[in-house]
Amino acid sequence: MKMSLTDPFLLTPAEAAAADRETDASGIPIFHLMQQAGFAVAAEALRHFAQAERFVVLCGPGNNGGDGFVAASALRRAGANVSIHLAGRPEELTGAARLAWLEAQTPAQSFSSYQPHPGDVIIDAIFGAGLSRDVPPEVTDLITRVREVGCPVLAVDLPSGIDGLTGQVRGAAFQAQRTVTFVARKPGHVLMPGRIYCGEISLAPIGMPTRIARRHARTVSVNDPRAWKAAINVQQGDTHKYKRGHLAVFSGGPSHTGAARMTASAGLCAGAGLVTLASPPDATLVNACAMTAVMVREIADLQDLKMWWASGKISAAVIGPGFGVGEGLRSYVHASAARPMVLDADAITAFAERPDELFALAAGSEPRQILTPHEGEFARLFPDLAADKTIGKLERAKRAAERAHAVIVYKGADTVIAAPDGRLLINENAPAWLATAGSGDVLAGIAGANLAQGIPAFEAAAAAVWLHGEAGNKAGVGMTAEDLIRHIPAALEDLLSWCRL
Ligand SMILES: NC(=O)C1=CN([C@@H]2O[C@H](COP(=O)(O)OP(=O)(O)OC[C@H]3O[C@@H](n4cnc5c(N)ncnc54)[C@H](OP(=O)(O)O)[C@@H]3O)[C@@H](O)[C@H]2O)[C@H](O)CC1
Ligand SMILES: [K+]
Repeated sequence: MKMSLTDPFLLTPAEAAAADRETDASGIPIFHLMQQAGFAVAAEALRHFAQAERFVVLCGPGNNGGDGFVAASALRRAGANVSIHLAGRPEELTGAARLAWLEAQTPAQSFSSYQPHPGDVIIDAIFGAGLSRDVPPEVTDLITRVREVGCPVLAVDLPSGIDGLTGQVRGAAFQAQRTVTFVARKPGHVLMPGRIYCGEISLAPIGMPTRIARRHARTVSVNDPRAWKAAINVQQGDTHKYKRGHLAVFSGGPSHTGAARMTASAGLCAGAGLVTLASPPDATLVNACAMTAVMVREIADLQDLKMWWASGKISAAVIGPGFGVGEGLRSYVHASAARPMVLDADAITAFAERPDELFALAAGSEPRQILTPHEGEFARLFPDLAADKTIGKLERAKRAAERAHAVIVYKGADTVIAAPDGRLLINENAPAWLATAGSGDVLAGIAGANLAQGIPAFEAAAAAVWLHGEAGNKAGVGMTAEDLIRHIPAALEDLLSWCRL
């Protein structure tokens, strides 16, 4: 089991800047933090780039550049061949960066004069958390020249050009082999495509008191069990199956039953006490032949459905996988609106023309619904948010959750889980091979099982996303959705280990 014991909290660039200021005010000067940051970069460079014939330190106009000056001095003292190239003129430097420059006592050359050579290792200290717009043309040129020669890049805090809040490329960005960041990662290290541009990330503490850093980390965390394990009921051996809830999964017609069956099987493996596949009459036989532990029940129409809910025997439902888009689906969602429910796939598309109708159903109560859109489905339900290029995935997910009064699982390699009250998590344990046919159906089933067990919607969704990723890692490359389902119990074992910590 891969268990990261580093803090899961992330600092947005604005939060990091506020934490710096508070640390400075508490008597630990920013220049001191900068020195620690620069030393950490130099150590990383010497450790991982022993082959370097020359370290070329590219320094920007702010504190990221300041870290670069400190690193350059430390590398020189270690006997390395170092050259420094600077954006603008040294006299324009201010604050801690100016002090670092004065201490480096070294000539600096311009960006335009740098010609990359094989054997150079680039230390990218141009822009970090303070990047506020697209990189200027001279930096774009530099990035292109370095890429053409193929010099390895060690990024300071973030690869220049990657937005620390959104993970988006602002015009152009260095593709780093490694990135050293400080105190805590930023969302841009975890969100795509920033995560890819960072390469291998290491974290240097640099002497900021953890209590200060934590106090400022208010926006978002990484999705690991520490964020929600308190809401998970660790199963006791004597738990009766009825106490673990009864999950209903709605099947599509006779030629579209596979997806819902996958969802139902995943729900059972993920810990729902009972799972029933609610089947239209013409698909009942197909479903009954294919299922054993999952029960099958005929639900012919809306009346049947209402009576089933009224019986009080169902704890939660999943609707959408393979159901078929149309009025039938919408009427089932209306009839189930007061219940804990996962709306996946077709259930999202069915409301594409009338999203407000869906959002109104959930208004004014504790969030009970989990919506699981991938990129395309998100754009169908929230076209304005998807089209707004001024905001990133975190902000999109947050606004969508507020609007829908529901928990949003905005899927992707960097799935974001958002609650209407503003809570946000970014998932990072999903392997690339998890993006396979049926994978989303499995996720919906796990989330449904969590809801059926009485876990609140946000925690149910976040735990499902994490378990899904964990099961994918265990199933390994080349897995199918069926393999994924088989590995859910082992993922639950991991979760129990976290809960015992
Ligand atoms: N606690 C910590 O983590 C510490 C981190 N440190 C390092 O400090 C940087 C953040 O420093 P900051 O000065 O806030 O920001 P940057 O150096 O990244 O960049 C700001 C300067 O760059 C200019 N800028 C921004 N975007 C562009 C652009 N697209 N084109 C041109 N110029 C740009 C900006 O100019 P403005 O006009 O916008 O003001 C600034 O001049 C962090 O990443 C760490 O590396 C500290 O060393 C200590 C603690
Ligand atoms: K950088």
